Amino acid sequence: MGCTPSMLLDHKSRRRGSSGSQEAALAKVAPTPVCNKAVQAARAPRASLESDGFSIQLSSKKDSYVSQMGNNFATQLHIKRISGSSSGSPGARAGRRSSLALTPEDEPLVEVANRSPPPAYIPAALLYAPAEPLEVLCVFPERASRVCSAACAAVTRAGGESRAVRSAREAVDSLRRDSDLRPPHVVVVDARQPQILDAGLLARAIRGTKNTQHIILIAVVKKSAYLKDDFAVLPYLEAGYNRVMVETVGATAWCAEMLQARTAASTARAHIAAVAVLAAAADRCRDLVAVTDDQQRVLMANKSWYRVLGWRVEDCPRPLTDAVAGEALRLAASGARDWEAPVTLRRRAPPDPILLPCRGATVAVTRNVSHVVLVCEASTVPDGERARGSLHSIRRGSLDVRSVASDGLRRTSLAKLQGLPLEAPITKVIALLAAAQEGAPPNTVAYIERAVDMLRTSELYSPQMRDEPKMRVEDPVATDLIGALLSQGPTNVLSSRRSSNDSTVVRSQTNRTNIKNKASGQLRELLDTALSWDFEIFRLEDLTRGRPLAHLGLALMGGRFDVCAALECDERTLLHWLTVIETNYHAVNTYHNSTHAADVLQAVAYFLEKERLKTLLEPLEAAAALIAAAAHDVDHPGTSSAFLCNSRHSLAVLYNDVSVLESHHAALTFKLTLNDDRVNIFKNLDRDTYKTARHNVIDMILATEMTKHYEHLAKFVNVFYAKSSGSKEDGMQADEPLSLDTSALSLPENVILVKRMMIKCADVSNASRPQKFAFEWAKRIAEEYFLQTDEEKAKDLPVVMPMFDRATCSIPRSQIGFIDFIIIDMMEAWAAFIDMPELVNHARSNHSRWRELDDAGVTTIAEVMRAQRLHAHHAPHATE
Ligand SMILES: Nc1ncnc2c1ncn2[C@@H]1O[C@@H]2COP(=O)(O)O[C@H]2[C@H]1O
Repeated sequence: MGCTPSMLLDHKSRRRGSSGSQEAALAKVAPTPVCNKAVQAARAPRASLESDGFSIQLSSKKDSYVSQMGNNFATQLHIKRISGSSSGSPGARAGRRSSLALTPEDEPLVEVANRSPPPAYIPAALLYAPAEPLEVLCVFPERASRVCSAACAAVTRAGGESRAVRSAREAVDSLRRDSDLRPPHVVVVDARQPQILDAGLLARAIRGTKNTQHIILIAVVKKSAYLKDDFAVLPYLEAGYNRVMVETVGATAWCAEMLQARTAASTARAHIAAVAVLAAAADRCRDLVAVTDDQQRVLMANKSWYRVLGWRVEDCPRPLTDAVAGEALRLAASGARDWEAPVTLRRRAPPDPILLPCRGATVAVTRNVSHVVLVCEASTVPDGERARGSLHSIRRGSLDVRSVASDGLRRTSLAKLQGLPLEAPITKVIALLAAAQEGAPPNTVAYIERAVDMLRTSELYSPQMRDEPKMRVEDPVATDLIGALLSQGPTNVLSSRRSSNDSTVVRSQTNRTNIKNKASGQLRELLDTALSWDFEIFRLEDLTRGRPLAHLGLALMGGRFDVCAALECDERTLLHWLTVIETNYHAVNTYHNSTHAADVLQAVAYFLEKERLKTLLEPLEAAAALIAAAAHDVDHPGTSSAFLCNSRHSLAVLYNDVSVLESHHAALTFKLTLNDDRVNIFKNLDRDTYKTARHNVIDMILATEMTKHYEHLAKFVNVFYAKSSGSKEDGMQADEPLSLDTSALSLPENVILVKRMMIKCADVSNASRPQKFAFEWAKRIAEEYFLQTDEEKAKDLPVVMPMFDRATCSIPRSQIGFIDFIIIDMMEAWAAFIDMPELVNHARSNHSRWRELDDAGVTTIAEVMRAQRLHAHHAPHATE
């Protein structure tokens, strides 16, 4: 957003510096009428502009000026004065001569007319702040501070709530955490012991934190320090405190202080909200709007301003006297209240300026002018400039240089980047959209603008709840589950159940037996059905005594898919590899064990048999997919990434809380493989082939990360599906039928999307399996979630999914949510792609059964199992 109201609020106190006294600090929360003026000025009667590129005529009700410009712009300029001057402003006397007059004949044209000046206040109706109970944060290093207790007691008496923290860090953390949800109205800081708590530093940190402008900061100081020095309060005010209070435990004093603070905070909040609203209005205005201070430094400019001039908010030089020049500024400086005059605006690049008619107004809340509003009508910007302006700003906008801290540095790196022959696809997309805007009808322009705004964010694939009621996750169990699956962040510990270090290659070697030869008749019979969708995975688990992966892996990878040929390795190495990988799955996990790995392997193998994939993927790619499936959860601790982060597990530390588990699964897969030649299935591959195989395996394992679920799904759907009907009026609906379009498969980068989608669907295919399998998996994952919750409670860690408490959780509801929000869309897209309708059919039929159970009041695992047994008894085929 172009407007930043904080610039307006902070500017004065910054400018006044250390001599600003209490006024300086209070200016931060003082009402600011500037944006009000911006909106007013934007609404002023329209001036007309006729331009042939060299001449501009602007007329208002009674007066007009004509500007004749050569290539160096102003060769001749006629200006008629049209506005009154501020009586209090010494430089704004009527009849003042314009310094822009270029010929003697021009001079008399500058005069003052009497137009009612714009109001220098925020309309009272805008000063609205909803009533809220007082929230106070106390920062007192001493645990049993009596002053702190007195302050907290006063808050309670005033009907509010208080929290106490003991350090500056805790205070800032708490404000950052709560800044959007429950920012306090008042923060009381113990400033009596500077050696323990630097109150000045804390105030600056608080003021630098988002959404804290309205907070009333109170410093509690020692009486002795206060009495010694008449100006003792100044450093506190300059640091950002609003009030300084002498230490007291008196209930009356604190009560009075809290009531005053509450009033001040809600007034400040109302003013800030009003300013923000007006800034938002200016920002959405098509005309170019800028606000300067009385020194002509631009404090704020709206999006249109930046778009035409090519400056982005963060690149825009402040002060901007460089980018703005002309009579308009001189009139502004003179203190004229309301005027029209040309302004020269310098674009960022190319640096040639454009001259536009400008309406201006000054705001003087007290005697002195504090702000100047400049408005140039969008319609007066020549077409070419508008197009150029928008393209420039957009191009620049797509460069990711925001992280560079200093202005100078940022500009240097921008210049460097612009010199490089680089352009991201998103830059091209945004440029194309900008071009499409030109001459488009207004509502199309508005849609494109919305789309471009969305494209500019770096969170393109972060899911956001749609507004439609059907998309709202209203069930708390489903909310818990989906929230935990999709959000990355502090999580998961390698529980005491097992650590990643106790599973080693050595164990796998001691277990080296020729499984193939040992396979019983039953097992062989079962493995013969390994390529059917109702493969009896749990029977395999039983028959192999918890070693399904090695058996199934050998049957599928060694048999049907001949991975050994693709990797040029022998079957023995493959068996060793499968054994080592399987050993490194935790048998104690109820869900994330080697049976899950075998199940995902089986699903991938099943998908690979589909015609579309058979023709699409090379043998090496198929081999990589099977390897990734077998190893994708290796050494899974049975707890989520969030749990590892929350418990500060070494893996979370190693991977910086980002994709912790998936990074570990991928890294460990290669570590185990490369550690031992007898296990190394890649050992005979040449460097490039190994690189390709490794890249494929890693990419597919990382794709199983659920926080990226919507990203992978959206990319797949965007590439392989086209909207088959015209889009709805607002172009934002998602319910139009999609038709498969596989022409994009010719591009290798799109084949990657297919492979990711394949392993993702396999990973959660349990919900699309026949009912008896789906229900067993649901039971297992729920049990694992419950164990995590138990452990979190036992270790006093944040509970990632509080609804997954074995005493209260509804299994049917969790499954309904999982199918609704994760499974159905994905399986529909994948099922159509590989022509496998049963994926969707099973998911839907499982959904109906879960719904029946929910309707019947079934919640716990035991109840589900009981109900299913009865169901199977009465309708033996229904559960298959
Ligand atoms: N039937 C299910 N019900 C709820 N969550 C599931 C189900 N199947 C898979 N999941 C979750 O989806 C996640 C996919 O990635 P993971 O295997 O790491 O962990 C899996 C579980 O957390």
